[in-house]
Amino acid sequence: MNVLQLTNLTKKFGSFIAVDNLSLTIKEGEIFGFLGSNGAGKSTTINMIASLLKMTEGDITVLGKDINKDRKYAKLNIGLVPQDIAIYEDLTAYENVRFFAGLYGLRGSELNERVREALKFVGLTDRQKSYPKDFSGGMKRRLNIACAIAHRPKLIIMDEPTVGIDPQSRNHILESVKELNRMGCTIIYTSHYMEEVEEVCTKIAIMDHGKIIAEGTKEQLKSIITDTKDMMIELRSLENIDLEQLKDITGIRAIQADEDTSTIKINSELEVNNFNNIIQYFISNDIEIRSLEENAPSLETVFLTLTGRNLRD
Ligand SMILES: Nc1ncnc2c1ncn2[C@@H]1O[C@H](COP(=O)(O)OP(=O)(O)OP(=O)(O)O)[C@@H](O)[C@H]1O
Repeated sequence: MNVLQLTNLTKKFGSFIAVDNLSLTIKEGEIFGFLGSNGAGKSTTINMIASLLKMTEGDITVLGKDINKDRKYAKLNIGLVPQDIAIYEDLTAYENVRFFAGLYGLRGSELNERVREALKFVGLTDRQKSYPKDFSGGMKRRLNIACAIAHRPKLIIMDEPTVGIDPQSRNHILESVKELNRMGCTIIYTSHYMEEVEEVCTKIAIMDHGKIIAEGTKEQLKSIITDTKDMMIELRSLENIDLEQLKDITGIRAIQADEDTSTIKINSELEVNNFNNIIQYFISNDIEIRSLEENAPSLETVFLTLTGRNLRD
């Protein structure tokens, strides 16, 4: 069954096209990742799906129903975890979840039960009487998730839920995504953290300039890149390296140098000569190589090859 269908969806802000004629189908049981750099149009798309933003053109159907014809049905079946945390500081954790779940028509003992269930799910049962002002960023995020899932929506949309939080909460959230999926929810997950998308998503759409430029499982996306390899080169020091000069070597598509360590990642076309030239550059510039490793292409490489840019420039 199709949980979500976008057909020729477009959003214009004045003359600027933020979402450009986008079509997409999300099937029941998928964890669907939207991957794109800042400004790609992810949040705009999500906000239209959640009826927070009016579309300029196109159609959106949720579980087979056009959202413009039955907005209430779509709302009941969607749980949105927005990018900016939306909780009330002067309500306790319990009261926050109760408030949001109440907006979906839940009442009485059923409401209280769902609130307890949602708080337990995000690991905040012990803190249900506390106010969010005493919470860490990660705990606020988890509370935000509880507010979005208490009405048991079939489609849960999480917009960059791990930005700016501690690693423990991040792991908790990633595990929650998988658990919600096991419980039967379909999930849309947006991020510009490649590793997260690789870890949790069963299908991925790469967005750029309001369009989907590639879509598939991570294996399918990686198979797009058949003529490129990633090389990790560890050097004794990065001091003498002129990155601009290095970039000019034939076959090099991109170089990422990490300031803290002496490792550089080179994305190069798959030709023996290219490798030889890169090594030759280091030897002739008296730069000592500590180790050299060839990696299978990552989603980062896929993104770079398709867009010409790093995901997090
Ligand atoms: N209300 C608005 N008015 C004008 N332009 C907007 C508005 N909202 C978004 N945009 C523009 O639309 C584009 C897409 O923004 P959007 O927030 O959807 O991107 P995103 O992929 O979610 O990026 P981010 O990761 O930064 O949230 C951006 O260029 C943004 O500046």
